[in-house]
Amino acid sequence: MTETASPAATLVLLRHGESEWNKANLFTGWVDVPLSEKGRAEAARGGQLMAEQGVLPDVLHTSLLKRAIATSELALAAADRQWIPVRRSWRLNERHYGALQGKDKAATLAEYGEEQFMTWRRSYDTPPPPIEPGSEYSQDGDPRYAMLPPEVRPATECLADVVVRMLPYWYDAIVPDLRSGNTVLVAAHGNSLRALVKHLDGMGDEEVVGLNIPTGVPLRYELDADLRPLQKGGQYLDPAAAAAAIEAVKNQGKK
Ligand SMILES: O=C(O)[C@@H](CO)OP(=O)(O)O
Repeated sequence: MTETASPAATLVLLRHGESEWNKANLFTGWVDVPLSEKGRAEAARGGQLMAEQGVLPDVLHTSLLKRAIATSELALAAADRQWIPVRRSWRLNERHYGALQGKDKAATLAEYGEEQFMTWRRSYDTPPPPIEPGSEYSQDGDPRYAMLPPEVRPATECLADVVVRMLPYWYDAIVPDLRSGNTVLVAAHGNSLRALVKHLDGMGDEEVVGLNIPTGVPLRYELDADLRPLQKGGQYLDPAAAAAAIEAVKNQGKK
């Protein structure tokens, strides 16, 4: 397929802007932390980019976490698209970071060393240790997950687990919107979007280890009739900002 083929659908992926815990360099996962001031500005800038480049979403899908929800609201406000329909799902949540949730990334790197630290952060199939039920940063009793049977409620996840729990939502909720010819905005998280990009781009388990998604820069995928990307990797609406933010994500922990 060449770049000149005409797209059948447009998908826009948006990782939330910087959160308070991104700023503080803490592992976050399912902990529901707000955006930082910088993150709010990134989200609005993302919406401006969409408006300037005529990438106007018809429908929105978000996770259940307020950093993604607030990002989508700020971006859509900047693009004057607050009125579009929205659906939310836990299946778009960030990867559950298990016992690392709430821990300082630099301190974790210093305590466990680079290899273990990067295995927990980026290996495809090694999850961090599970979170202790009832511990400070577990989501026990959180009403937004009350409908989930215990066997699907994660206590930790590796990226392979995220692919498995994210894909049913892709096929059942997002694909029908794309098939209807909509421009679809997905506002989610670093690792849930890594799972989606892996699927879209047909990346191998090794290849995805090196993939990092920047905060707040919309990533547009033009898809063909089979919902395959016309261009592998899609196109960031601000490539220079994306490149700088990707470096920042890569180097987290190494102060
Ligand atoms: O802490 C997290 O939940 C994620 C995203 O911020 O971090 P990482 O990039 O280390 O997987």
